[in-house]
This record gives sequence, structure tokens and C-alpha cells, in this order.
Amino acid sequence: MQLELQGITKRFGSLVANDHIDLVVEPGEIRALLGENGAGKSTLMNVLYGIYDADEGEILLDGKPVKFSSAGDAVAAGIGMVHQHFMLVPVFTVAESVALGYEPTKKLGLIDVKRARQHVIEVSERFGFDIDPDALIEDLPVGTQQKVEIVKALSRDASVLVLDEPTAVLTPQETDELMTIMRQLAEEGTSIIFITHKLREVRAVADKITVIRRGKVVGEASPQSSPEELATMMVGRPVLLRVDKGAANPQGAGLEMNNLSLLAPNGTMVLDHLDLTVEKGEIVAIAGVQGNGQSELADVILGITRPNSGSVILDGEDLTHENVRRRLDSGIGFIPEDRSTEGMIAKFTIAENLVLDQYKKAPFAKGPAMSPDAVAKNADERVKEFDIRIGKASDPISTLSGGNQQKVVVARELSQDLSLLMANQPTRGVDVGSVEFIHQRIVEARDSGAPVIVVSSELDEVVGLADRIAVMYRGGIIGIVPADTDRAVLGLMMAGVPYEEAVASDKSMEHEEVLKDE
Ligand SMILES: Nc1ncnc2c1ncn2[C@@H]1O[C@H](COP(=O)(O)OP(=O)(O)OP(=O)(O)O)[C@@H](O)[C@H]1O
Repeated sequence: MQLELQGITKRFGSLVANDHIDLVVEPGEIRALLGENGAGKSTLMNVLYGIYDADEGEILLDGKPVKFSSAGDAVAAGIGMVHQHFMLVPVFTVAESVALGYEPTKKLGLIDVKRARQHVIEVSERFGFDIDPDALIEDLPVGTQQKVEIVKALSRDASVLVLDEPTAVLTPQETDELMTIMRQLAEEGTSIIFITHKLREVRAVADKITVIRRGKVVGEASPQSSPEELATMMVGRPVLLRVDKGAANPQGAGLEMNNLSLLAPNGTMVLDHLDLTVEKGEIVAIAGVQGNGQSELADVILGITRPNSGSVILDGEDLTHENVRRRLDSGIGFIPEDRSTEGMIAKFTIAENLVLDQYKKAPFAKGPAMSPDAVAKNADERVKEFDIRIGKASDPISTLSGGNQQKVVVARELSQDLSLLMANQPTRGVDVGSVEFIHQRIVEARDSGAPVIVVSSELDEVVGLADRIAVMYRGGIIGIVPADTDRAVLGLMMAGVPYEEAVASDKSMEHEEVLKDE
């Protein structure tokens, strides 16, 4: 089906989120939408999906104007959407979640679930998904939840599929799988609109690229464009796409984790006698396939979870039995993996979220209350410094775009005297220009003498930021290697192969390649 958006304009008060946007997507085409945080991409997709009413403009399907007053209307017309924030209900099964997509206005019926079960099985077979229709959503890894969203979007035979930053929570392997599925769907005639901040993905899968800046289309680009060209077009200035940092100047043990073990409620070892020391003034980045204990390690460092054994020592002080509040007060900056559940309070204002764990400290405290002036001044400064795109600092943070919410969390955590920085997926959902800035600030935190731990599923980010890389596997550190370690070796270590063996196996593979070439 051909999709045409003509002159779409959407305002929120005085803010023009979409300013006369025109877009034509042909059947079977993969169109990427690129743009800075807050450029208006999600808003445009929400207009297309019937969630927002456009103030001006028209949507045409195969040349015929259509009007959607709800998502149900859009679904009925053949539009499917996978949202940036998952819309799945954790306590439902996969089949129940898909059944909800059939009739958005009706209650869940048994017959629907039966049909949905069948549908999940069929779609899984078609695309090689490994999804159990009876599994509970909350028990599934995010990558599988993402696939359930796709099955759900496809359950009404969508001819136009919108994927709003589907890869932000996926591992590189899952991303590659998703791109294969996108190609398969496009070959079958589905039109796909794909939103991502990762230029590699855009270049790998898109047929055409539309760039949006501050609510307006600024141009089209071809997937053959270089990453530098695309970044410049997006942000309006040249962007450094690698981390620029000097050598580290480590100054003795900062964070020491000794013999940490943690048992999950079901008895599996999620941290297994883990030892790791991060010196003051160095960045240790943790590489690993998601689910090898990285998130649990971060929670143990902050005190959200108590380990079953072992100790956490910061600057000589044993924190193992201290609560989260005490740890935060001691100057730990913590960027959580999932901003929406651990990093912000949706109903609070942007200004309040910028002091969420610091409001009891100077200069924000005024007796038992908060000093509104200090909070407002801080918001003003952070918004400018981190280039956070907002309307007013007194608006709820929930009105910000996803990437701008992330920037609020990062700005808050980095703008303090840090005794430790624990950054988990620090640039998730953030545009390339802001990635450059956040990386710079993380390096500055290191250079000010703080120990820094970065956890990231982006290998480029790990390699770019790290002074040393700790590879995590099954709850332990399988090896600590220099940042310039060969990526193939890192890949093998992430699969559980110890360093020496990984190097030997990499060498023998290289040798075989040379023989093959000869
Ligand atoms: N419900 C809302 N109320 C007020 N303002 C909103 C609302 N939704 C979005 N906005 C504003 O509209 C603008 C566009 O936001 P949108 O979410 O479309 O950006 P985006 O391009 O998807 O960004 P990102 O890459 O960060 O996801 C932003 O300035 C945002 O703050």
C-alpha cells in the first residue's frame, strides 16, 4: 500500500512538533526517519497511528484520504506500529497480548486468544521466531518482547508497519535478525517506516532516508551516504562519531568488588564470585551478551539488591551493608538501564527530575523544603549545557521525547561531585550529536578522578570509552583486556572462551583465511 502524508502539522501549545511534513512511502519500501531527539519523529508516527489528531494536513492510503480518530481506525486500515516504549501488559501471556490487538475496543475473549495462539505459531514459523504463545510477557527477555510486539503489529495483516526505535533495547545479534525480518516483509510488499539513531542500521537496511530537524523535513539522503554526512544532516553540524580521549591516569583502587555472588529467587547464580577493581581515574567498560549479570551487578553496586556474599568497597569504605540513599549521598552517579522505571518520575516536572536524588542537598534544600529558585536555575543551566529540547522546565518530564528524557537523567547524574560513575546504557535512545557530548562528559568524569564503570550493549561504545574492558560471562568476569583488543577475540570471550584460547582460536581462524585466499 502506498502511504502519503501531506503537510502534517501537529502543535503542543506553542510548540510545533511537526511543521508541514510531507512523506511518501511506496509499497515494499523501507523508509528510515532520522532526526535529533525531539525532532518530531514519534509525534508524526502517532499522528499516522491515530493517537494524535493532526492540526493540519492529510493522510492518504493508495491515493485516498483517510481519517483516523483512534489507533483502532489505523489498525483497521492496515497500519501496524511497534512503539518506542513497549505497550505489552507484563502479566498477560503472549497469545493474550496478541489477542488484544485484534479488537482494541472489546474485552479479551477466549476465542480471540485461541486465534491469537495459532497466529503466534504461524508467524513464528514464518520468521523463525522462537516464541512460546503461553509464556508470560514479564518472563521474556526484551528481545523476545520486541518480537511479540512485531507479531502483534502483523496480526491484522498490516500493509504499513511503523517501527519506532525497535533496536534501542536489542542486542546487536537481535538487531541483525530484525533487519532480516524487515527485508523479508518488504519483499512481500509491506511498507516499513523505521526510526533509529544508529546510522549503521539505517545504512544497512533503508531504501531511502528522510531527515527531520525541529519538526521539518530537511531533506532526503541515500543509504550510500557516509555516517558523517548523515550525522551532519541530522544535527546541522559535523559530529565526531568516535570517542576522543587521552590516556587514563589511574590513581589507585576506587571501587573494589570482591567475591560477589548473587542468587536469583529461582536459585540460579546471577553473580558468581565476581572480582573487579576499578581505579580512580579510569573507565572500565563491561562487555557481554545481555543477561550475563550486568544489570544485577549495577543494582548491587547501588544497593538496590544485596549480594548473598562478597563486598563492595568504595574509596576504602565498605558499602556492602549501606542503603541506596547513603550510597547516592556519597556521590555515586547512577545512570540506570531503564530510565522510565529507575531514572525518572513521569509526573514530576523536568526541573524536579533534574534534582531527583539531590533535592535534600545544597543548594536545592531550603530547610525541610526545596528552594524553587535553585531548582529552576539548575534546570536552566542543565538544559542549556546538555542541549535538552524542552518547552518549559515546569512541564512534566513525560511530555519530552524519549531521547530528551534520557538526557535529563544523564545531566542529573553527571552534574555532581562524583565518587563513582556507574553508567548503564548511557546513550540509549540518544541522537548522535548528544552521544558525542555525553561521551565527552563521561571522559571528563574520569579525568576528574572518579572511577567509572560503563555497561553497554553497543560494542562501539564499550571499545570507544574503555581504558580497560571487563568481559562478563555467566555472572563472572571472564577476563579483563585492553581497549584495543581485537573484536573477534572480544566476541569469543563474550561467548565464554577465556582470553588465551580466544586469541589462539582467532589466530588459527586468520591462518585458515590466509590459506583459503592463497
Ligand atoms: N504529549 C506531549 N505534550 C507536549 N509536548 C510533546 C508531547 N509529545 C511530544 N511533545 C514534544 O514534541 C516534540 C517532538 O517529540 P517527539 O517525541 O516526536 O520527538 P522524536 O523525534 O521522536 O525524539 P526522540 O529521538 O528523542 O525519540 C518534542 O519537543 C516533545 O517535547
